[in-house]
Order: sequence, then structure tokens, then C-alpha cells
Amino acid sequence: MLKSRPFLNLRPTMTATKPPSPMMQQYLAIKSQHLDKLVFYRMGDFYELFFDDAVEAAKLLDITLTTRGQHLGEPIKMAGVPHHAIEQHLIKLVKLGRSAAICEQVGEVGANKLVERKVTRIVTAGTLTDSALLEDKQTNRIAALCVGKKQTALAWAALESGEFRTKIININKLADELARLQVAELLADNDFRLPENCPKIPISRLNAWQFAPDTAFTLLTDYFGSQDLRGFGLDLAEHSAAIAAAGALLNYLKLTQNQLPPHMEAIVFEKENQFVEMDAATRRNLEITATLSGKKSPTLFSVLDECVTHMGSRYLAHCLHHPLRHRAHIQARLDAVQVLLENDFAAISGSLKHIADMERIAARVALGSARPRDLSALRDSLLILQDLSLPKSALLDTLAACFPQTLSVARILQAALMPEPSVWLKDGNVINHQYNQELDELRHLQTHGDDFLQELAQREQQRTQLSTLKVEFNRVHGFYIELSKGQAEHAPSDYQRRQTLKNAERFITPELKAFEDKFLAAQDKALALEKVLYEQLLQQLQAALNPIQQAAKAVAILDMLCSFARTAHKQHYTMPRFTDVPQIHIQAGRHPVVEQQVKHFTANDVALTPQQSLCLLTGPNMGGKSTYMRQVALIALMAHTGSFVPAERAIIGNIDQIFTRIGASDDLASNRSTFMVEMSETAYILHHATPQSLVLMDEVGRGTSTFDGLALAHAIALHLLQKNQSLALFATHYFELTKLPESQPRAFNRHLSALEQGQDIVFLHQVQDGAAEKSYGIAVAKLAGLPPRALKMAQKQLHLLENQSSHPQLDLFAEPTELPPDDDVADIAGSQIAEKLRQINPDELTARQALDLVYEWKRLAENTPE
Ligand SMILES: Nc1ncnc2c1ncn2[C@@H]1O[C@H](COP(=O)(O)OP(=O)(O)OP(=O)(O)O)[C@@H](O)[C@H]1O
Repeated sequence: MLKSRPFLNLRPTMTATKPPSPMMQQYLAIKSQHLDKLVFYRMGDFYELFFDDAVEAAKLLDITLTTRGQHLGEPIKMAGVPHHAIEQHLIKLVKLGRSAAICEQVGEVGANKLVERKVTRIVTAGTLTDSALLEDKQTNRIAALCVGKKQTALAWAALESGEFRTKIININKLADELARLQVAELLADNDFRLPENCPKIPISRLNAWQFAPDTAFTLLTDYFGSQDLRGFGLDLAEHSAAIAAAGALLNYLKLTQNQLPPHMEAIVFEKENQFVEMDAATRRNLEITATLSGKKSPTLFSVLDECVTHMGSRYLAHCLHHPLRHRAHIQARLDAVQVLLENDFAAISGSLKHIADMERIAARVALGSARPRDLSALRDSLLILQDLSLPKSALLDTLAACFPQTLSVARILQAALMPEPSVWLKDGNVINHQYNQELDELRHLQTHGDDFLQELAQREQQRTQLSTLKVEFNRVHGFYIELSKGQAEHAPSDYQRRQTLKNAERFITPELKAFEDKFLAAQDKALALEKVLYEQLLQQLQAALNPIQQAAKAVAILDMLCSFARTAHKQHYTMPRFTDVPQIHIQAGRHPVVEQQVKHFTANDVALTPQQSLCLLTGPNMGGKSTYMRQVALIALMAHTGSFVPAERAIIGNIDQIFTRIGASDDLASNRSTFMVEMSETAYILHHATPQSLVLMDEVGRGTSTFDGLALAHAIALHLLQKNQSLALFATHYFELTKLPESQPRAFNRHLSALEQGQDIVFLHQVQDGAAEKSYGIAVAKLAGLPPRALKMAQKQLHLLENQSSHPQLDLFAEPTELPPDDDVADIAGSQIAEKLRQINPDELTARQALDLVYEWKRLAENTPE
């Protein structure tokens, strides 16, 4: 049951000018330092929020808003949460994009004295380290954006791993960078407005001066203990924005953590060309770590993630968003997967399964917030790693070399910690026996105490001859001798009454009191000593953080490689090969996610080369065009991640970027229509794609009228062929486009096959040479359950249109030649329509009149009244 909340010490004021109470003064002083955060002010067993914070928290957290006392003549609004439930409320707040300052009672609680309070923790979305607040399989990053006069830069960090990086970016690519890094919180100056195409992430505002490059330079050089930042590739004159962003970020971390994070070893200056680039739309369309509808599965990550540690899963998610371009690094991963496949990867995974989240534990050690169970888990994990033997490969050898470096840390922990320490340090039983002599002596007194109590009970029973006599202890009353009500009156004179119960009396004797004093003092002393020893242990570990972090990283990589081996084994993936020529040759390729969802997946080939660079893809709706295009991109992406791929054979050239323009989605939030989104994404591709890029275009142009769409699709295909010269898959329903190869030898047609059986259609999902002959739209509509009447009408309309032109996609309102043969519609209706057609001159009709006519004919055909 909850304890009742202490009454807020704010008596109603008589006048509006009465000064605030000392406690309210303390609160207001603290709040003034944290205006942009919700301040959780500890009062006994509750954290209280006041004024506007209370109103907001009540709404966001669904907690009760009350009022107590007055401030400046107004009732003080107040809302609170019990101290033990704070974490769940913080999770909720952070998910809603709010930050919180946790203000604890740090001084002694006295009767008539205001207890000292201090903000001990600031919780913001990007600076979480507590495992209860973090997603297991997601890296939590915070970024700072500096928009300078000459250049713009982004710096980012992950407190949980010590990652710290900076990069000069093009502001137009901010959305892509944020999507790549999956940033949880962005720091920016007050004037910055997040562009509309960016993901909606919480922004914490800094003043412009907090981005001053000189101050940042000093902070960073002090932090790394270096004279300048050239060792990290950063020059103050040349990369001032990158340094400013990194400095602002470091300063923010210092403020939120109450200290400079001690575990960020270096800052990496990231350059272009390190990774295969993908814009935000491509990451979304390829459903790498989230489906188009925002779910976690099924995605490429959910299919590939066979990792047994959260560190491995996070690293895999990171790698899928950062496909490497450095051939030797990719090959090192592929070779390691091959060796693991040939050896017992399952046994290695079996050992890794017992490894704790060392990366996050190391961060908590660094920040001084590691709990006893964190350290025992670290100890057990490090000991397992000492026994791990890996097969030989260049990369696996490097990883294996990290583990022995942690042996001394493991031994320290082994000596210092109980095998199963208590969850909380305050409960004691954390520090091991024989670690500290004084502690052992204090503990001996306590264990020896049991013997003393037994001996005392026996002695007193003999002396008093009272059979109900017991010697016991409870937390509230301490030690006592208990006698039943009946025997209590025979208690010796040196027994002093301590407590009266319904059926018993409790006593204390001078001897027992002396023992109690000694016992309780020993207990307090032991607890205090354990605390000191624990803090010393943390300091010792902080000095040995680097090998722990290295081992954690090695576990993450090893786990990912074993996961690649397991999927390769389970799903029959093969090792991709790389060439220098920009090309993609895939034999019998499959879509890694779709193949898990269908009974039989049809594998398909693809060949894109500089000589045959644009594949025009036609075929029925639902025929498998999107799946085929996506699978090519996913195979290329997986290959660059170092994973084996779902294909019999894959040769991949040097791909620099992957672009996709797939699917239609209204971007209502930024007020852009489907067509506008489609054209903006296409414009971006035409501006950025190179001959080394892989471009997927799905039905571009369909968002507008037929002729406009066709003209645009044609021009876009030509641009890709002639200007960008990229490797491209171009799916289209415009059959006119299939003529392109006649004038453009680098374009070629392929189609998804289907079989017609009467009015039905069977999809073969097989990609064949040449263009599709028809689109089967009506057959697919039938599959989708369109009412038979509508289908019949559509069929007739189609005949009409087909007969009037060899192009099936001409204007719907062009003059038809004759009506289709008709079994169902009454002949009368047919002749009425024919007569009407003869009467009109299409050139004189407005669009509205033409549409009205179509409605009229439809009524006639269906014989429905006006
Ligand atoms: N190679 C394949 N083998 C087996 N099933 C497949 C294959 N490709 C696609 N499919 C199945 O067909 C469905 C439709 O595929 P897809 O969305 O790629 O068609 P589409 O041609 O792009 O359709 P639309 O033109 O309507 O967008 C998939 O959801 C999947 O179930």
C-alpha cells in the first residue's frame, strides 16, 4: 500500500505579498535552472511536480492534479508520482518527447529543518543509460546540429557505447542523416526550424553562443587531453562547424550527466564515401528496421536478426543502415562468416547467449551508476569470454585478441563481489568475503550474534524456568525476550518491559541491550564500509574501461557474424562476390523477407551493366514487380553489410548509393500530395544518382493524368539513361515506354509473367525477357472482389478503348468506334448509346459534359432509372 503523501508545507497565505515558504523558495530556485524540463521534486515517498509542470504532467501521465497551499495568492497546482513508480513515468515522458530533472533529497531529514535537495539526474530522450528506459535492440543517439555561415555539421554520440562522431553535411540532407542515425534527440539553436521532410524528433534548444567554435575547441581538447584536434582529422579553421557541434554536444552531456562522460575515447570525423548512401525515403521503402506502417516486423532486420545478445542486435541494425564501401572490410566480414559456417558457429552463439549487455554496463560504470547486479553480470560475462575459442580468420583473430585483455578486470570482480550480490547496495551482501578484513570482522560479529542469542535463550530459560521464553529480533523494536501473558508476571526483576502484545509481553535486559547496541553498530558500519568499498571498486573499473568497451564491441561483432552464419545456413544464402565495374549480376535471387511469407517463392535473375543499365519492368499488378526490384536492392545492401545473400550467385559492383522511388504516400503533415511527394523524390534522385548508383523506380508518373504521367516517365527514364547513367530498374504500366530500347540500346525490357485462365489470372512471378503484352488489371480487380457488374462494365469499356486505338491507354473520352459485342446489356440500350454517340461531336464537349455522358451511358447499359 502507498504511504500517504507528506503535507506540502505551504500554509495558505493571508495576502498576495506574503513571501514563499522556504521549501517553495528552494523549489523555485531549482526550477529556474531547468525551465525547459519537468522538475520531479522529491518529498518523502513521492516526487511532486508544481505549477505548470503539474498541469502538463497530469495530462501526459494521466495522474491526478490537485492544489495545496498558495503562492502569490494563487493555489499551488500539484501532481505527484510514488518514488518506486518513477521509471515507468519517465519512459512515458521521454517517449512523448519531454525531458525531466530529478531532484532528490540529499541532506539529512530533520524535524524542523528544510532538507537539502539537488538535481541528481536529467532524463532526456538522447541521454538515457538506465536499462529500464532503453530499448534493448536500438541504439540511443543524441545529435547536435550547427548551422554555420560557411558550413553545416552534425555531431552525434551514443552514451551507452561511447560512440562520438561528427560530420560536415549538406543541410538538405539532414533528413537522410537523421534517418540513418535514428537520432532520439536533436540539439539545435533557438532559430533552427526542423525541415518538413525530417522525422519528428524532440529538439532541445541551445543558445547560439553554445555553438561557439573556440569554446568547443577548448572543451574538446581539455576532454581528450590533446593540444589540438588534428589527430582526429579536425582543424579549427577548416572544420569549425563540426568542432562547434561536437563541443555543444559534449557540454550538453556534461550538464545532463552532472559530469563529463568519462568513456568517450575519441571523436571520429566521418567523411562521405564511407558507406553506401541511402536517403530517408529509401531506408523507409526498403523496410530495413521498420515496415512502411512503422512496425518492427517483418523487416530485413527482423529476418536477419539471429543475434543472441542485445549488443549484437543493435550492431546488426546499425550495420544494415551503414553498408560499407571499403571492400577489404566487407571481405573480412564475409570471410569470417564463411569460417564460422565451416566451424561450429552454434557453439559460439551458445556461449554468447550468457553474455550480459556489457556495452551498457560499461557506460553505467563510467557514469558511476552501475548497480551490484550489473557488476556481477559483467564478471560472469568476462569469465565466459576467457574460455571462448574462435576459428581462424583475420577479423575473428582481432576479435579474439580483445577478450584476454579483460582477464584482470574479471579477477578483480571475482574477488570483490559476492557470487550473487543483493540487488541494492543499501541491503548489503554485495562485497565478497575475504576481500576486506574489517568487513569480515564486522560480519563475524553479526553471524556470531545468532550463536549468542541461542545461548542467551537457553541460559535464561534455565534461570527462569519459564517454558515460553524466546529471544527474537524485529526491525522496529530490535532484540527482545518474549514471554506469554501467563508467564510474564514471573519475569525476573532485571527484565524491563519493552512492548505489550495481546498474548505476550516483550522485555529487554541490560545484557541484551548491550549486545543490541554492538550488533546494530556493526551492521551500520558494515553497510557503510560496503558502500565505500563498492565505490572504490567502481573507480578501479573506470580506470579499466577501455578493454571492457573493446570486449563489448567484439562480442557485438562476433554475435552479428554468427547471426549471419546462422541465417546463411538456415536460408541457404551464398557469399556475394565484388567487382570494380558498376554492375549487378544476380542468379536466382530471392527477397529475404517476402520469401518467409509465401509458400513458394520464385527466384529470379537480374543483370545490370553499364552496357545494359536500365531495365524496363512490366507485368500485371500483383505480378511481383515491387518485390523483384526491392530484392535487388536488398541483396546489394546485404552484400555491402558483409552478410551472405539470398541468391545462388551474386556479383556486385562498386555501388555508391541506393535510391528508391516506390509506392505512393500522401505526406499530409507537410501538406504535400501523393504526386508532389513522388516528384520531389524523383527530382532528388535525378540530381544525385551517379553511374555507380542503383536506382529503383516504381510506376513513376502514375499520380497524374495519363499523358502527363507518360511524358514524365519517359523523360525521367531518358534522364537516368543519358545523364545519370545509373543502374536502374524501372517498373511501369505505360506500355509506350517499352518502345524505349528501340532508340536507347542501354535500355531493355523484362516482364513478370502471368497466365490467363478464362477470366482469371495466375501469377507466375517469373521475370522473363521482353515486355508484357497486357496489364491484366481487370483480372486483378476481380481477384480483389470488385462487384461483377462493375467488372463487366470495365471489361466493355476496355474493349471500347482498345478498339478505338492500338494504344490501350488513350484518353478515356476519345471517340469510340463501336460498342463491344454485348450479351447482357439489352440491345435497346446498346442502340440507344450508339445513337447518342453518333449525335455528339467530341471536340465540342467540355470535360464535364463528357463525364455526364459516360454516366448516362452507364445508366442505359445497366438499365437503371435516372
Ligand atoms: N518471386 C515471387 N515469388 C512468390 N511470390 C511472389 C514473388 N514476388 C511477389 N510475390 C507475391 O506477390 C505479391 C505482390 O507482389 P508485388 O507487390 O511485388 O507486385 P507488383 O507487381 O509490384 O504489384 P503492383 O503493380 O500492384 O504494385 C507479394 O506480396 C508476394 O506475396
